Amino acid sequence: MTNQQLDIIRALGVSVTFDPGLEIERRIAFLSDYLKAAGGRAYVLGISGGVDSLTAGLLAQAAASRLRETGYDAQFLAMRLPYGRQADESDAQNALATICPDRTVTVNIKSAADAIMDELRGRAGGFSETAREDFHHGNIKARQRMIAQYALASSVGGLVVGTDHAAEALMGFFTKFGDGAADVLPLSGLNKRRIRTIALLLGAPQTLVFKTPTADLETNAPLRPDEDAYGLSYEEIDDFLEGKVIGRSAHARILEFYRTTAHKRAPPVAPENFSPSSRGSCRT
Ligand SMILES: Nc1ncnc2c1ncn2[C@@H]1O[C@H](COP(=O)(O)OP(=O)(O)OC[C@H]2O[C@@H]([n+]3cccc(C(=O)O)c3)[C@H](O)[C@@H]2O)[C@@H](O)[C@H]1O
Ligand SMILES: Nc1ncnc2c1ncn2[C@@H]1O[C@H](COP(=O)(O)OP(=O)(O)OP(=O)(O)O)[C@@H](O)[C@H]1O
Ligand SMILES: [Mg+2]
Repeated sequence: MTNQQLDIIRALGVSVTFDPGLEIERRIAFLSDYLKAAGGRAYVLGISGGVDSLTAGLLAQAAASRLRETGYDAQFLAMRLPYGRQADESDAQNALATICPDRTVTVNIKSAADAIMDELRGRAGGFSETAREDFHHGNIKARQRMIAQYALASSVGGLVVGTDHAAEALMGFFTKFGDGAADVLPLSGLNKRRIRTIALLLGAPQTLVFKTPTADLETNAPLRPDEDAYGLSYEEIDDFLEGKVIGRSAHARILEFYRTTAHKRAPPVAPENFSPSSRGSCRT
């Protein structure tokens, strides 16, 4: 393992050892302790049909149920946030059936996401010509989902649960202030492999646990695997995070993603936290 790899593993909070049972207990306790400390009454989380939101949802539902057993009024509110008709809707329904949320709220984000896109096309010169229009639209969808989750959370005295974890944080693979925004992060420090282990232990079905991860943001490439976008496999990313030696080009590629997405893991830059010697990058 290189020194740089070790520094990153530490910065992302990935533990050397992993006991799935203990991790589940620690994360449920974190969610319930924090909700009580904050005086909150609910957890709010979008359920996509992927393993991250399934696992975070199972942890949040367990935390809400446990709090109620102690006499504290808490609920888990799942949100379905499809953009029109979702290609893997049956997986999302299967995830909901696995979690059994206290309540499920469905909001179709298509009209809101398309309305912003249309306004931008009409008013921002050059926006419609860009070859990356579908990509920008994807980030708008992610941010639209977060608008819906925060609106619901504020109406019920709830906290928004995020699904960021070490593998996505490493790659900067989230929309800044979209799915990257949240109040609590119960999957923090886990790689994909460990999330899957936890999900299985919580009783999730194999079909959902081992489903191909997808951001599913681009209209022209539905269910595009994350691994296509990375040019790397989750096996390589997970091995890197567990301190294992991986192929040289995969190692270099991960370091490049980590470097160029540093701004996404940091608070907004201000005069107090900027030094001209620190190398910024406008690439992501
Ligand atoms: N050096 C710098 N210092 C401070 N800020 C900087 C910056 N460089 C760019 N920025 C800002 O950051 C913006 C780019 O970041 P951002 O808006 O996030 O956009 P970006 O990183 O370009 O795109 C998001 C990526 O995350 C993926 N994603 C999104 C959502 C969910 C999932 C998933 O797995 O489910 C994956 C998505 O497929 C895409 O590849 C720039 O437009 C600029 O405003
Ligand atoms: N269609 C959707 N409906 C509700 N929430 C969504 C939807 N798409 C994305 N989200 C939210 O955005 C988060 C980020 O998506 P991401 O793809 O990283 O996670 P996932 O779908 O749960 O798992 P995987 O990465 O394995 O696909 C999800 O965990 C979920 O909370
Ligand atoms: Mg997904």
